[in-house]
Amino acid sequence: MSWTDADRAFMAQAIDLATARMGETWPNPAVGCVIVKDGRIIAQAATAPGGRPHAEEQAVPAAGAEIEGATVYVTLEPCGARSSGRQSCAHFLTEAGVERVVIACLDPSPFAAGRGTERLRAKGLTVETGLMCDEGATLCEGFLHRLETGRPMVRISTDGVGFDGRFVAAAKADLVTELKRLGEAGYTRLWTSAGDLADALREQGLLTE
Ligand SMILES: Nc1c(N[C@@H]2O[C@H](COP(=O)(O)O)[C@@H](O)[C@H]2O)[nH]c(=O)[nH]c1=O
Repeated sequence: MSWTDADRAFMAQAIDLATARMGETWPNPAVGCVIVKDGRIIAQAATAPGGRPHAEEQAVPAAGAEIEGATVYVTLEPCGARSSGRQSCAHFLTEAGVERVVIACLDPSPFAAGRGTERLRAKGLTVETGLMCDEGATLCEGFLHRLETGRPMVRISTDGVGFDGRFVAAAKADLVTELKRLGEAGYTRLWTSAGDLADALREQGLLTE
């Protein structure tokens, strides 16, 4: 797939929108959506705090009638079904008359996992996947880790940018219990500085490197 600098800039904007929502959207991943018509952004949104409404669910109505024939940049595959009984994001995009959807990475959740892209293609939309895939995957890796383990992911960072928050714990704390507590509070991706705490996490297999 050959993407233009403009494609990259619009996807970078979608990634920035989602990054700003990190830590606020459990039980859903933070997703960014930018809608472009004739080279201009006509609407944009990120997953709402608490995980709903989804990014596309907000951006599509905000774009209004201008959305006909537009290109949508989204950091995660639009959902093809909902756990909540609402309409899927793939439905909103096809109903609105969107022409092209550019996706950073696919969503392995049972509500998407190819169902989102299939629904879009079945209605004749052009679907392109993989633009800024690494950045898109970083946005949802903590969400997937939390689903699999019940605990937030912890990585070493120097500045904490793009993380839900900083992991701090007393020297004698039970780290698994602390992480489970933070997972229940909705955290998915935490950072810690290199040092004693990071070493203790690593020894217990709780640090992702
Ligand atoms: N947050 C988010 C998505 N999140 C995905 O949608 C799935 C179903 O969501 P729900 O019915 O709300 O539980 C959920 O499992 C998650 O993988 N999808 C999107 O198209 N856009 C969004 O902004």
